[in-house]
Amino acid sequence: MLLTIDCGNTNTGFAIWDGTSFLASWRCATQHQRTADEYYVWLQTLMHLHRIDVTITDVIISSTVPRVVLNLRVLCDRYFDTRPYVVGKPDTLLPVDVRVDAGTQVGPDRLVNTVAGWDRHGGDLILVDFGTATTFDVVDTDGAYIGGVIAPGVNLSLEALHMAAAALPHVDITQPQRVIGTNTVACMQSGIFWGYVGLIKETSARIRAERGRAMKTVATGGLAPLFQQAEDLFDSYEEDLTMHGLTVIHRFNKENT
Ligand SMILES: Nc1ncnc2c1ncn2[C@@H]1O[C@H](COP(=O)(O)OP(=O)(O)OP(=O)(O)O)[C@@H](O)[C@H]1O
Ligand SMILES: CC(C)(CO)[C@@H](O)C(=O)NCCC(=O)O
Ligand SMILES: [K+]
Repeated sequence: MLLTIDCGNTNTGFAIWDGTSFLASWRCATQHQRTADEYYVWLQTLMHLHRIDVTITDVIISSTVPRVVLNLRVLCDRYFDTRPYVVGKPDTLLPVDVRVDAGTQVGPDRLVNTVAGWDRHGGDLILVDFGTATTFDVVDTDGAYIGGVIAPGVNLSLEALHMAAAALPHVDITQPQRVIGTNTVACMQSGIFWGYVGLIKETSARIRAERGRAMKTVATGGLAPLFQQAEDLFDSYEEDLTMHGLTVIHRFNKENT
C-alpha cells in the first residue's frame, strides 16, 4: 500500500492509495519539529478511527519545506521499513521534462501537479494551485514543465493586510455580494476576492497569448471552488491533483528503476 505525502508551507497532506483509489486522506499543519514518532502515532490513530487496516509498503513525498523531509524519512525507515521516493531528488525520476533556467529549483509540488495534469489531460495546460502561494504551472505540448507564475496566496494576502495595517482586522475570505464595500471587512473581502478573480483571468489570458494556443486550465487547492462559483475561470477543478501526481510518479519509478 502506498502512502503519499504532500508537504506545503502551511499544511501537509497524507493519503493512502491502494493502486486504484485513495482509501483516506488526512492533513496536519506543516511543522519541521514534528518527530517520526509523532507522525506515526497520529497516522495510526486516524487509520484505526477510519478502520483502515493496511500495511504501508511504499512512500512518496513532495515537500516544499526541505527541513521536514528528515523526520519523514525516519518515519519511513523506522515504521514502514521502506525508503521513500522524494520528488526533486536525483534518484526519483519524473515522467516529464523540466525546461527552466539552469540552476533553478522548481517547487516539487509544481512538478507533481505537472505530472498529474499531463497524465489526466495531456499537454498545453495551465495548472492553478491555491496554496500558501497561488501558483500557475505551464505545461508544454509534450508534458514538460516550462515555467509559470508565483503570486501571493489568498490567505497570505489577507494576513499581510491584517499584519501591516493597525486598523485592518483578521477576516475570512468569502464572495462579497457587492464590489463596493460599506465596512472595513467588506472592503477587504472585496479587494481580495475580486482582486484574485482579476489575477486569475489576466494571468491565464496572458499565458495563453504568450503561448499562442488554446490551453486547458485546471485548478486545485481548497479555495479554487470559491472563485469558480463567481465566474467560469477554470475548465476543471481537481482537489486531488497533487496526490494523483504522486501516485503517477511512484508508478513511473517502480516501472523504471
Ligand atoms: N472559505 C475559506 N476561507 C478561508 N480558507 C479556506 C476556505 N476554504 C478553504 N480554505 C483553506 O484553503 C486551504 C486550502 O488548502 P491547500 O492544501 O490547497 O493549501 P494550503 O494547505 O493552505 O497551502 P500549502 O499547500 O502551501 O501548505 C486550507 O488551508 C483551507 O482551510
Ligand atoms: C511556490 C511554492 C511555495 C508553492 O508551494 C513552491 O512551489 C516553492 O517553494 N517553489 C520554489 C520556487 C519555484 O517553484 O520556482
Ligand atoms: K498545496
